[in-house]
Amino acid sequence: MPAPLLSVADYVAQVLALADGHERATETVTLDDAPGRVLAADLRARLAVPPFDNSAMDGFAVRRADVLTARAQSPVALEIVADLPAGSTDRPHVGPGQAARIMTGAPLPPGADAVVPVEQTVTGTFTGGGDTVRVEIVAAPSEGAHVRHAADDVSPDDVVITAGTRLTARHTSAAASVGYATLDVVRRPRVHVLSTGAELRAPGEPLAHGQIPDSNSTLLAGLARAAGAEVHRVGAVADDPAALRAALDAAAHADLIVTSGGVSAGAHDVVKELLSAPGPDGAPAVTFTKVAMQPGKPQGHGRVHGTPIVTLPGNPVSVFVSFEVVVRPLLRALLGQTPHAPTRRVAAATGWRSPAGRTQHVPVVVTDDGVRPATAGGSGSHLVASLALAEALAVVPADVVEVRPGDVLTLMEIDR
Ligand SMILES: Nc1nc2c(c(=O)[nH]1)N[C@H]1C(S)=C(S)[C@@H](COP(=O)(O)OP(=O)(O)OC[C@H]3O[C@@H](n4cnc5c(N)ncnc54)[C@H](O)[C@@H]3O)O[C@H]1N2
Ligand code: MOO
Repeated sequence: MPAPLLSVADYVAQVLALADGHERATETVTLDDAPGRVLAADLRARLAVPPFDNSAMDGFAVRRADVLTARAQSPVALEIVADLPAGSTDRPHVGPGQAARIMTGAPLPPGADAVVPVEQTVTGTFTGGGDTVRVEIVAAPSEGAHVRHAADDVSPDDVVITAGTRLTARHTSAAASVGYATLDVVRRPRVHVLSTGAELRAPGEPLAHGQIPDSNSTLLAGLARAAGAEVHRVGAVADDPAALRAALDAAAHADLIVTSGGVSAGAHDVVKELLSAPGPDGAPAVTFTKVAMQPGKPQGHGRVHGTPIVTLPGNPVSVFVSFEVVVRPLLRALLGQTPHAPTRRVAAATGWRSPAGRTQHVPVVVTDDGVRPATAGGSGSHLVASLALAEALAVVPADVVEVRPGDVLTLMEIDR
């Protein structure tokens, strides 16, 4: 009897243990360079937002009590004592019977407690004695009308962005608004990506019969880079233990090595052959495991010269699924993020079959009526070109052998 397959959750937990003891270095970057990076520590506001009470409208700052009776038929006239554009540093006092002309974003002057939009006023035709200019208010403002209060949004010392957040332009603008010009982010983990297989040629190279382009190292490098890593794509290494050993030795300073190919039962499965050999302490450097998932059953993980390594199966769709299910959580952990990105639930728009006892991860397209497999041949793990059509991965639990239209599945986002 073959050994039972290890559950996906148990295997991912084993791989995540490779992040234990990882020392996360940080670096400081400008706000312009921060999108895509991961925030190293909770960011606390240095400034309130807004920093001061200010006007939400172009109009007049008034004392509400003065204009409670204001109507179109019975306007209330006020003396204009100041003109406050946005950016004004003046603090004129608005007394009884007075108003200040105010623009959106300008500080509310002391004494005023409401703003009347310019549309509810009449000006320009009422000049009193001397230079005094008056405004007629034709509608009574509600309490605090059009006043944006200091710290409406955040107060100084509030946590604005939590550690582990993958920064976007929304985060960097929030950071700017609370007083920051730079941010401390987690140093990108250095990831070495290599493919194994005698059949592989670099993309674009001419192919003899039996040869194929190395698409996996491009896939893994792109995924790891987009996930926040600094990637060195080694490319394809021949099915030769000495060549593989040399490539692994060169990756000794990396934070993570990811390989594809050579981990199943073949006669030339060089990764498995080289790395199942016991290390100096007698324990195998890398553990090879059959995981209850489809695709991506044969997996390996461990350390080489102390550097974490994850060895993925060679089939391209298996590589993609394995990255999302196994490598992404590890990279997230190395970056100080929660290992698992949020998922959502979605209905299947069509039916398909799933193998008994293996969790299926199906590349899907998302339509208005639910998800359907993206690749024409369903879950075929060699369908690399149509993998480009995928928009998400649908997860079919191990005990389900048939998905029916309308069944609700977990959906893992991709391209994050
Ligand atoms: N007797 C058995 N055979 C296989 C088993 C098994 O359990 N018993 N498992 C199958 C499964 S499932 C998978 S997945 C593959 C994994 O095989 P390997 O990890 O050893 O990968 P390779 O044999 O090197 O390649 C598999 C397949 O993928 C193509 N490939 C490999 N590298 C690349 C690359 N960089 N770019 C594009 N395509 C690549 C390769 O040409 C093969 O077609 O094993 C099954 N067999
Ligand atoms: O497990 Mo393999 O990855 O099904 O194709």
